[in-house]
Amino acid sequence: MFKKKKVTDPENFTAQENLTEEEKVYTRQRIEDDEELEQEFKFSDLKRVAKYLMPYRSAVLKVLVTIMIANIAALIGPLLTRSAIDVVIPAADIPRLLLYGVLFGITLFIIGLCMRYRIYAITEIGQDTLKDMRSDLFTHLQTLPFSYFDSRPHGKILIRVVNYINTLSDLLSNGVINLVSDLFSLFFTLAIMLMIDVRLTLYSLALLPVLFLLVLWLKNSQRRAYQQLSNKQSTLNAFIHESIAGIRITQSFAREEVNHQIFTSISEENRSHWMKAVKIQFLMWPIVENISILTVTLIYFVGIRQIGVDVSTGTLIAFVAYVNNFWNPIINIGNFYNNLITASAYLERIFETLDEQPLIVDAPEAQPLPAIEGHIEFEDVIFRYEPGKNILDGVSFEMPPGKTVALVGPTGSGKTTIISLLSRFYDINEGSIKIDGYDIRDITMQSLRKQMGVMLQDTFIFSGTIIDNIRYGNLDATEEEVIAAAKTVRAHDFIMNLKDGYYTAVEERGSTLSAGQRQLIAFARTIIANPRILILDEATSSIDTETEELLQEGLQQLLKGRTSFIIAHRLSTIRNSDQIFYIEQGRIVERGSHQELLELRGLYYQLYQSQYNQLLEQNR
Ligand SMILES: Nc1ncnc2c1ncn2[C@@H]1O[C@H](COP(=O)(O)OP(=O)(O)OP(=O)(O)O)[C@@H](O)[C@H]1O
Repeated sequence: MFKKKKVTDPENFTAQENLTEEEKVYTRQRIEDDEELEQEFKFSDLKRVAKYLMPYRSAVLKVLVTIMIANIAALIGPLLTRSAIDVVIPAADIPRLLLYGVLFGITLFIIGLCMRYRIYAITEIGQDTLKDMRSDLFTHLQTLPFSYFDSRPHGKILIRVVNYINTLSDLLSNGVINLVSDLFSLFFTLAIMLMIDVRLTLYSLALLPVLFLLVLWLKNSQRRAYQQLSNKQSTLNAFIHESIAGIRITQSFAREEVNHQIFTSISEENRSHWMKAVKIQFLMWPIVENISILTVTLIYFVGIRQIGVDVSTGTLIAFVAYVNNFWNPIINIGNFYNNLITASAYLERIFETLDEQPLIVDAPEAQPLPAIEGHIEFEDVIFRYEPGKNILDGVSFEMPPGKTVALVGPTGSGKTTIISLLSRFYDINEGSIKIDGYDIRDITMQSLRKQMGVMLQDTFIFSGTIIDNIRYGNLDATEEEVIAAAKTVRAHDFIMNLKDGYYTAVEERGSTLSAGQRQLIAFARTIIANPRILILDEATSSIDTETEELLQEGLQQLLKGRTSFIIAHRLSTIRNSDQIFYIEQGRIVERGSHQELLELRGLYYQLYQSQYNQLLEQNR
C-alpha cells in the first residue's frame, strides 16, 4: 500500500496503517486528505464489470456476430488483391478484374454497415451498463450509516457516483466488446498469414515480445499516475461542493479571495497530475505504432529480397495488408489495456464504495415491529461515536406511551445523540433500547422508522414543490390531507401567499423560504406521517414568538397521544412536557416535571432563571 499522503498539518495526521479496524471505520477524512491507494490491479474488478454486461448478453452476442462478419469481409480484400496482381492483371482478364472490383466494393459496404450497427449497439450497451452500475451505487449509498457520511467530505462521495462512473463509459462501451472482436480478428488474420507464408508470419511476430515488455514496464507508473489523479480530482470536487454548500458563510466572512487561492492551488495540482498521467498514457500509442511500422518495414525488407525466389508481388502486398490487419487489433488491445489501467484506478473506488458494509443492518431474524403504543425504555445505554470517548455514559429512563419528555442541557451534552439512537441511526455500544418491550436491534429498521416522526435541527427541503415536500412524510396523502396537515401546524396561510400556493417550486435546502417557513413545512411533513413516536430537535428555534404561539396550538394537537421527545432551548416549549431530563456530559443528572425541577433548585432551575431573566431583559 502506498503511504497515505497528507497535505496539511502533519502532527494531526494519523497513519492509517497504525489504526485498529474499529478506529479505521471512524477515521475522518478531510478535503485535502488523499484516499488510500491499493497498489495491485485486481482482475476480480474486471470480472465484476463483466457481470454488469450479463443482462445484455444477447445484445453483446449480436454485436460480436456483426463484428465477425466485418472481420471476415475485411480478410477477403487482400486475397482479391493478391489474385488480381499475380493472376488476373498479367492475364489481362478484364471481366474478372471488374468482378473483383465489385466484390471488393461489396466487402467495403458490408464492413461499413457492420461498423455503423456496432457503434450504435455498443454505445447503447455501455450506457445501459453504466446506468445499472450507477443505480447500484446510489442504492447502496442510501443504506450506508451516518458514520460513513460523517467521516468524509460529501464531494468525495459525489464524484464516485457521477464522474468516476462516467470514466468507465469507454471501457464498457468499446473496450470489453472490442476486446473479444479483436481477439477473433487477431486469430483469423494469424491463421491466414500462416497459410500464405510461415516465414513472413514469423518475421511479423518478431517485435511482439518487445511490445509486451514495454507495456509491462509502463503499467505500474500509469496506474499509479491515474490513482493520484483520481485523488486530486476527488479533492477538487470536495472543495467545490463544500464551497457551494457554504457560500453564505464564505460571503459573510468575505473569504472569497482565500477560497480562490485554495481553489487555484488544488486546481493546479489537478492539472499537473493530469498532464503527468496523460504523458504516460500517450507513450503507449507511439510505441505500438512504431513497432507496427518497423514490422512492415521488416516484411518489405525480407519480402522484396525474396520476390521472384519464393514470394510473389501479390503475396507480398497481400501480406503487408494482413500485417496491418494483424497490428490493428494489437493496437486496439493495447489501447484497451491502457484504458483498463486508467479505469482500474476509478473502478477500485467504485467497488470500494459498493463493498462498504452498512454498519447497521437488520438482524437475521429481525421481525417487523407491530403497531406500537410508544412505550420507551433506555437501560444503561453507553454510546460513543469514536473509540475512547463515551458520549452517552449510562443513560436509563422509561417513558410511558403518549407522554412528552423534554431534553435540556448544555450544548454538546448528548441530547441529539439520545434521539438519534432511538431511530437506530447508530448502534449503541452497551445497554439496550426497547420500544414496547422490543429491543430495537431485534426489529427491522424500516418498521421502526416508519412509526417515528423525526424533525431534526437542520430542516431539509428537497427540490420540488411545497406539496411534494409535505408528502415526503406519506407519499399516498391526498391533496386535502396535505392541506389539513398544513392547517394544523399553521403553515397553510403562508403557503397560500406564495406564488403558486402548494405547487410553488422550492429549491434544494429551501433557500427561497425563511427558516421558520421551512420548519412549518417540516411540521406538516411530520404530522402527515402520523407517527406514534415524535422527535422534535430544536424544532421551534427559528420561529418567531408570534408564529410559535400559532404553532403551539398545532403542536399540542400533534403531540396528543404520541410519545414525544422535544429538544428545545425555549422554556415555553418545554414547560408543558410531562417530564424534563437535564442532560450533562452524557448523563441524565436531573429529571422531573417543570415544577419538581424548579423546587429542586438545581441545574434546571439555574437554566430557567437565566432564560427567564433574559426574557425580562428583552421585554424591558
Ligand atoms: N457524528 C458525530 N461524530 C462524532 N462526534 C459527534 C457526532 N455528533 C455529535 N458528536 C459529539 O457528541 C457530543 C454530543 O453531541 P449532541 O449533538 O448529542 O449534543 P447536543 O446536546 O444535542 O448539543 P446541541 O444542544 O448543541 O445540539 C458532542 O461532543 C459532539 O461533538
